[in-house]
Amino acid sequence: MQKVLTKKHIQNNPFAESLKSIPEVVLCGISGGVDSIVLLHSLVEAGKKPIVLHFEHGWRKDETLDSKLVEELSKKLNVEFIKKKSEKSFPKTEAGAREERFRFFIDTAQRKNCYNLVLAHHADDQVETFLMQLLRGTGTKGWGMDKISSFGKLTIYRPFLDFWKADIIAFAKKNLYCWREDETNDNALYLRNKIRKELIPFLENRFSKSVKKSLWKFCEILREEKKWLMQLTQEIASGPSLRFSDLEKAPIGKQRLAIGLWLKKRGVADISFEDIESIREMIGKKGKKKCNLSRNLAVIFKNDELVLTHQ
Ligand SMILES: Nc1ncnc2c1ncn2[C@@H]1O[C@H](COP(=O)(O)OP(=O)(O)OP(=O)(O)O)[C@@H](O)[C@H]1O
Repeated sequence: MQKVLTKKHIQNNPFAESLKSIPEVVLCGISGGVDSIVLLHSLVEAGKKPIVLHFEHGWRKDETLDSKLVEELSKKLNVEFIKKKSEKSFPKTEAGAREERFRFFIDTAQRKNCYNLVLAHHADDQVETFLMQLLRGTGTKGWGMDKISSFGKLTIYRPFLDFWKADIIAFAKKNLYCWREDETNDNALYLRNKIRKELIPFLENRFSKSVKKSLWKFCEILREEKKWLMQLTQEIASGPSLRFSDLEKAPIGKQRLAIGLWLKKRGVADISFEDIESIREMIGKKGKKKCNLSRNLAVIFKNDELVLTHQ
């Protein structure tokens, strides 16, 4: 039985403070897991008007139970509920699932003309994501999620980033909230689960019980320093074009960041290190005017400017 909320309840909600900067009307991604269920209750308690978005990925048999739970809770809390089922047969990777989910978020944002989205990522997610990116060899992109970030026209809020999952669960239990456990969270085939179930416990047992805290602190420091690095990068990558002569003078790190930023602004996200290096190679070889990238893309240098084109 879901608990009925009272106004005075928010005073005992440890997450209340973190919700203050969130706009009144906001889209929220609610999977039915404990984190997003606590987020939804907390948003309503804080007087916000969340529009609940739930995406059914179609990769678990019991997924309809998740959407039922989220739909019923939305009804009980008197908030709008919007659901979409995946049209693809089986996105088996976490990245594929996220991509589909975000397409739904963006479509709904356009339809509702509401470009604020709140997600329930927490401190454990931050640490796990950081370790995942570290193992994959990503650069600044892996330096931690921001509490507020943009994705196209969307502004994404992550008010739980400073809270540990254990505290979120304790709060949910204390308040008798209902949520769903995602059985794929135990599947050791997924890198994130291996990190959560094997790598982190190993590090805690062999090195220090406070390893998660240290990693969280590391992310906190890095993501602020990244903002400063991106500011420096904007010096050459903020205009409509990226100039060969500016790139030539910049240190290697700034060249890489500027090229990545320039491509991102043109809708090419997650460009590989190898592609960036192919573009950089042209800086050294003055005669080379074109390089082919993955995804059938190409970059040419034309009148001192970088131009993105197709192969
Ligand atoms: N199927 C979904 N529909 C809507 N939003 C989702 C869905 N899955 C995840 N989200 C949102 O994205 C955030 C991060 O996703 P992640 O996969 O880490 O969450 P989860 O562990 O599946 O669920 P939860 O965070 O609710 O326990 C979630 O906290 C939630 O806000």
